[in-house]
Amino acid sequence: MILDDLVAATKKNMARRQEQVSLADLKAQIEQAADQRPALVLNQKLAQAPITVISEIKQASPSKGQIVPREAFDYRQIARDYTQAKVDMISVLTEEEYFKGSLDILKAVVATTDVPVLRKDFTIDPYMIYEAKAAGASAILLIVAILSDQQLTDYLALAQELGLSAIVEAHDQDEIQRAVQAGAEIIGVNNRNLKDFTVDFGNTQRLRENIPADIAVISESGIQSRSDVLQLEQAGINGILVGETFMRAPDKVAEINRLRGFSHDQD
Ligand SMILES: O=C(O)c1ccccc1NCC(=O)[C@H](O)[C@H](O)COP(=O)(O)O
Repeated sequence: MILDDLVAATKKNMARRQEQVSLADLKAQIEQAADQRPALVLNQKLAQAPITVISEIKQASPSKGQIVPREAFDYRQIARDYTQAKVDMISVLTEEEYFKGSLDILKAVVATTDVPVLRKDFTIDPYMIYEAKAAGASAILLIVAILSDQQLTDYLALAQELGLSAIVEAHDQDEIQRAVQAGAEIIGVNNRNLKDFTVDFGNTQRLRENIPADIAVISESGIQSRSDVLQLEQAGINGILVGETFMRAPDKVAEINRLRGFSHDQD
């Protein structure tokens, strides 16, 4: 299964980074950081209407292969476009092998924009949460399917301590229950089945009904049209995370506005 491969690749690459930068070094970087961004910023944005938009920067994925040619993957320009479109958060894939991301890309995006940044990765160790904070991220992803209950609880506590919002990603009812029990305040429901890559767009809608109303829900993957967004809004979704649709759009600002239902670019 792809998640097993992703976790194995993540372990290997994290071990390499740990040899280069110790946990003590990361903690020192966090203490000395001049650019302190607001804490738990995604929690605050999700509490406000209208729907929160998280725009993703990724050049490749396991399901789609190379989405943008390497030479055309200008992540700084994409960050500027997303900033111009006034998105609420920018998601940066940092997984190295399958998504061809990196922490350096995330750091460059943080340096390019004031928009808060989500480190999108397969978090398997507290080290990666400290790395995210040291790199200037404002949020992290915790995937229920690859973590034990104890890890979920501990990593949520660490994220909170560091002022990082945490999106806890679940795909079915059992994983939703585990996320709720661990104390998740934001649940990301992935419409993409990570076993066979099929996208069932109704997944978030069905699962939303069983998630307590005070927990914000973000619908992830496969969102392409204004009517998709309207359907999700009607189902009580608080946010959307969109990657491929924006990455493939020649005019990203117009595409984001189209999904939001704005007929013209907003100033
Ligand atoms: O996208 C994949 O192929 C994938 C495979 C295995 C694990 C995660 C995967 N995607 C990560 C994501 O969650 C998406 O990048 C994100 O939800 C945006 O999806 P999309 O709008 O469909 O690009």
